[in-house]
Amino acid sequence: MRIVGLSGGIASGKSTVSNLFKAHGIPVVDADLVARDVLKKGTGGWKKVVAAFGEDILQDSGEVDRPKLGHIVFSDPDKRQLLNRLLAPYISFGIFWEILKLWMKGYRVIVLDIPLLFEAKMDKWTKPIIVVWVDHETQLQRLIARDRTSPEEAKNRIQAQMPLDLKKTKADIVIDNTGSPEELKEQFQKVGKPSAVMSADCNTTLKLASFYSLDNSILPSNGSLAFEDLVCHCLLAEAKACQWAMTNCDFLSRQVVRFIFDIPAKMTGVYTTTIDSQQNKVTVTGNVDGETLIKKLIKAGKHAELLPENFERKEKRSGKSKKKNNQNNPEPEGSEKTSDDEDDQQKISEEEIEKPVENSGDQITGGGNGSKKKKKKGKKGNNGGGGNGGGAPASTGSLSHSEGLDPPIGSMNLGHPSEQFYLHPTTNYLLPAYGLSYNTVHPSISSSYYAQLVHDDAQSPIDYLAPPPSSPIDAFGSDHDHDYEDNDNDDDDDDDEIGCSIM
Ligand SMILES: CC(C)(COP(=O)(O)OP(=O)(O)OC[C@H]1O[C@@H](n2cnc3c(N)ncnc32)[C@H](O)[C@@H]1O)[C@@H](O)C(=O)NCCC(=O)NCCS
Ligand SMILES: Nc1ncnc2c1ncn2[C@@H]1O[C@H](COP(=O)(O)OP(=O)(O)OP(=O)(O)O)[C@@H](O)[C@H]1O
Repeated sequence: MRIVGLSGGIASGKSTVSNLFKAHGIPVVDADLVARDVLKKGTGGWKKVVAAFGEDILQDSGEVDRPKLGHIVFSDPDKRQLLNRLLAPYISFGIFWEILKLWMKGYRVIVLDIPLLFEAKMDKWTKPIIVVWVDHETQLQRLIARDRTSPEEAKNRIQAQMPLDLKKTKADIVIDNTGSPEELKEQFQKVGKPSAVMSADCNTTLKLASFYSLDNSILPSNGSLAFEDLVCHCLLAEAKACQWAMTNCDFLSRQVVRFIFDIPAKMTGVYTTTIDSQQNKVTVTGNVDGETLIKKLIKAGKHAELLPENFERKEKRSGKSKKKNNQNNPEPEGSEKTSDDEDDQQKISEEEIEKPVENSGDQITGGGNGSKKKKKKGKKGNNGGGGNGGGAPASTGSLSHSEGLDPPIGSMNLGHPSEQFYLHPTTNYLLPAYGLSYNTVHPSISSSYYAQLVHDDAQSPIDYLAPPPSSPIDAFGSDHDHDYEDNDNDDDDDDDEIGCSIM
């Protein structure tokens, strides 16, 4: 996957170039639109901003009076920093979400149109970086004309951004938009066509790509993912991404980990995944067809099996549990695998592979099915409710790396081919607050990452991230605002001048 960065200054012509990309069939994620979404009435971003700026910035309808807020923040750097800080995590989340959606639709080249690409340090995600440049006077005139604003207001807006001349030096491709629209199109023909964009130096192609393409082999080429394909993809990607994140513990890795696992998992019905690095295992609970998923995992070279329905995590972690649970749980955690175990599991795996797949929408939740790996054939529960039963629809399920026993990311070793996946049928639908995810799985993070947005007791980078900003995340049914009751007053972060960054 390639994400092309499209940036420039205010009114330099980014949207105009975006339209040309769209006309060539390349989808565009527009950060300004995302930023608008996250400020819509009732959203988490809206609440934060109203709390910070007061109800004076609202129209009668309750929507933010954008020109009014704009006037405030573009004439006062401190207030702009505050606004940036409040909205940044929501915007970042929204951008990732839009990218993910496009990726899931099968797009492999996406343009990210974002005015604050460099300011927000998002440039490292994108390649090539296209900067739409105009000379200052042209920029000013076009801005005044388009926004019917005063020269002073226009200048304030321009000055709120990194100088366009500096952005130009950071670009891989510069589009000079000082001329006519026709001249712009001519330039676009040279640099903006898919072939040109793709052939640009890709040594530093977005790291995201390496995640998303991790297991493309299991994905159908038409981009439409089967339910279990996606879950399977999540699991496989998770292990690899965690491993990758060990050595590349930066913003992107954590974001990707989150996006790969949280969003698709929510959509697919995986409610929890727990990583046990010592055992080299990933345990999954959720509303998925365990048998089908296991087949896919095995096909992808992973050991996988269903745990019994009376499986107890505590027992599982006890060294004694092996004997105790032996009947029901042929591969208890808490003990080293022997080669016999491996053989046994392999045998089972082969059996699983041979089994016909039925009813991919079945669930293993509710204790109804998938409880005993050798007896479960033909015993799959029928959820009878569109595959969702049990009070938690697949689309509203929540992924949680929830257990406190999970190790820090630095000790993970999940990319090994011998990693195992356990599916654990559960009757407990976990619908944790969004920010609970990865609390203990990925705890290491430097304080430079939006420290002001962290819960006092935060242990995880996820705590730095925004709650879902708007639909479609809202469709998952949670009010996430409380996840981010934050220290917004901690204004001492050094990323203040960043619009979209959570870096
Ligand atoms: C202040 C707001 C309400 C003014 O809204 P308004 O409708 O008048 O402007 P709009 O959102 O269309 O932005 C127009 C242009 O202003 C520039 N701009 C917007 N926000 C910022 C900012 N915080 N810093 C510098 N430039 C900005 C961008 O070039 C953008 O394309 C709005 O810009 C906003 O919410 N800004 C903060 C969110 C943000 O950083 N957006 C940029 C996208 S990452
Ligand atoms: N080559 C051009 N000649 C004349 N006008 C242009 C040209 N390119 C863009 N414009 C006009 O300049 C204005 C700014 O362009 P555009 O909206 O594409 O900028 P932008 O970079 O997307 O702005 P923003 O940062 O505010 O989103 C628009 O009114 C647009 O129609």
